[in-house]
Amino acid sequence: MKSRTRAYPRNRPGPPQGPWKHGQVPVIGIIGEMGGGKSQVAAFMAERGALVLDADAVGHSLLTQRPVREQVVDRFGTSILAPASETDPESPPSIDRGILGALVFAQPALLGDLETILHPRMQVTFEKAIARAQRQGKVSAVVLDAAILFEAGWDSLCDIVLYVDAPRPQRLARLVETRGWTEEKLALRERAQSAPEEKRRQADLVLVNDGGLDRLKEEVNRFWDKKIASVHKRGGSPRSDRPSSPGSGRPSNPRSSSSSDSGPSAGA
Ligand SMILES: CC(C)(COP(=O)(O)OP(=O)(O)OC[C@H]1O[C@@H](n2cnc3c(N)ncnc32)[C@H](O)[C@@H]1O)[C@@H](O)C(=O)NCCC(=O)NCCS
Ligand SMILES: Nc1ncnc2c1ncn2[C@@H]1O[C@H](COP(=O)(O)OP(=O)(O)OP(=O)(O)O)[C@@H](O)[C@H]1O
Repeated sequence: MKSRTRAYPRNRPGPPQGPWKHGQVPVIGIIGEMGGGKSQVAAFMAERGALVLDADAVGHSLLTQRPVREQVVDRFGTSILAPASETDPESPPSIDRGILGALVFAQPALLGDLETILHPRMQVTFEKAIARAQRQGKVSAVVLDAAILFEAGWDSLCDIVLYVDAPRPQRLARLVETRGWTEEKLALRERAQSAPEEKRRQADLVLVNDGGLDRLKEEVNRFWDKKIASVHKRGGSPRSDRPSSPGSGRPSNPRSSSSSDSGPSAGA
């Protein structure tokens, strides 16, 4: 008699084939404080063949797209809209992220409302990009650059999470120089994230970025050779023990954590 059940029906994919959670291509989460160098680390990983998913950019892009833009305007009102475009008066006004940011970072409940609209869609974008990367097999890794990886539960998508660490004065100086930020702007956003020591503790590895770019690149390459390239070469299993359920690594109360740089760090 034929069995009525089959572990994996023909039209559904079977379990991932390969040494990593999703298959042949590892997913590396990058966290750290603002201005710490996450995007720079991701850029060095791109030089090693990684596809970079920039969570900030994915969120920004969604804000320009119709269903999300309308939902956000419905929730926060038309005062978050930029003046209509002079070059194309027909195009609908866009969301002014500066205005929206000032609003939501000053009021945690409002930030929560914005996240409720954006985060599920951001996660779908990440999942699709990861699945495509596994299917096509053209990249050496997928890098998820997301400051709030744990707070949002996206750590469940990752095989390894790397914390990029840099002293606060150095981070502030970089942000002032490259983005024209003020101390106040940084502090306001820091309050919306879990404390540095908590994020450091949750990460698998800490990469210290307190020197120049050459040194940072060396650190990234050392990490890569040891943790990523070696697995590809030997076709082995890194046996990630990172849990798979979304939100599993979520800190107890991310929104109420204080933020100051402290605690020990370990090299990658
Ligand atoms: C509030 C918004 C419109 C402000 O845009 P703006 O261009 O001024 O800032 P930007 O997006 O570049 O963010 C700067 C930094 O703030 C921090 N930050 C952004 N969103 C959040 C958040 N929800 N919680 C805590 N910190 C955040 C990140 O470290 C980020 O790098 C924008 O940040 C946003 O839509 N945030 C919600 C989506 C989200 O959670 N993105 C973060 C992905 S890591
Ligand atoms: N070691 C370094 N030496 C010199 N400049 C650096 C170094 N690390 C990072 N930077 C520069 O500092 C700026 C901030 O770094 P980066 O954008 O990578 O930070 P981030 O952690 O991604 O910040 P955010 O979360 O706010 O996006 C960038 O212009 C980057 O090139």
